[in-house]
Amino acid sequence: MAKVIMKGAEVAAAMKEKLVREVEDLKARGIEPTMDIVRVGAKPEDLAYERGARKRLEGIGIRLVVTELPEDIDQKHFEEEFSKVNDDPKINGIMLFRPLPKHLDEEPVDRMIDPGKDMDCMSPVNIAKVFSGDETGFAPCTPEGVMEMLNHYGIQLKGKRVTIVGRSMVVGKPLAMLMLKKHATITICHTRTADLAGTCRNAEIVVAAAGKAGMITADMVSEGAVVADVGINVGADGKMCGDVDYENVEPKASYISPVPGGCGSVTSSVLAKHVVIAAGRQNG
Ligand SMILES: Nc1nc(=O)c2c([nH]1)NC[C@@H]1CN(c3ccc(C(=O)N[C@@H](CCC(=O)O)C(=O)O)cc3)C=[N+]21
Repeated sequence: MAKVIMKGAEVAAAMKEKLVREVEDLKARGIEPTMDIVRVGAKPEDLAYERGARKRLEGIGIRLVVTELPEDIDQKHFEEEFSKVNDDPKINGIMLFRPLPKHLDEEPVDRMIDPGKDMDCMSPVNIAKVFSGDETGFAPCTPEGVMEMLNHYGIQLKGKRVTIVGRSMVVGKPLAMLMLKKHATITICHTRTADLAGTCRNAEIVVAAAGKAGMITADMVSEGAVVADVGINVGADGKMCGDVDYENVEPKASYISPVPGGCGSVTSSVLAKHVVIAAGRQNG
């Protein structure tokens, strides 16, 4: 049995307590923290996140606006609509669901977004800040959620060997930078890694962020390791599962996060935290 099952709900509850107070303070100053989700089309994973985000944000007292755009919107109109949200002084934070439909180019809006409203690190300004260790930049919510999770359970990173499986710009790469800032020693694995199993076994902390169901098996995890599963895979049956073969890895781990109910569910709490910070700064 793992010593501790790391539960997203526990982390979210702790974060909520602090955020509710901060929102009350903002409201007392006449500020209503407001978040705008820009969604193109209606993909199931976007809707899942939107539902979770609405519940979390509204539970904390943050207003959520959803700008829903048609799946077949052209580039010009997409940029115009995005620009309107970006320029609206009532909107403190923006998140664009990604990836966009194939016919749309994300780059122009990545450059356009006000870095101070960029809640999920799409602006090159925020990416540069995260990679240079400047904490005034908004990191992507998912990797920051992993940091909140480990911090909540008292898992120290200083001097630890961490193996991250996955090198995406939404999770693996920025997470490596956040952990490096906390003085961990990071190895990033990917599809061309020669000895994936050995590299994972060598780690005291394993983070699974590859997007492949069940790929982290028990033989890849050393006895007593901390295992954080960031995978969100939806099976043919519609059930969600992570990247970790949970049933077999769990007995070997000291701490492990399940899917659902683990790291993914902290993502919307980090989003709320970013909106509160943004609203405060914009009314500074
Ligand atoms: N710019 C951008 N950033 C994202 O982070 C992003 C995105 N676009 N596009 C869509 C995907 C999907 N995604 C989810 C995150 C959490 C849950 C979530 O809350 N999962 C719960 C289960 C669902 C629930 O019970 O609410 C859990 O892990 O326990 C779901 C889906 C983020 N995404």
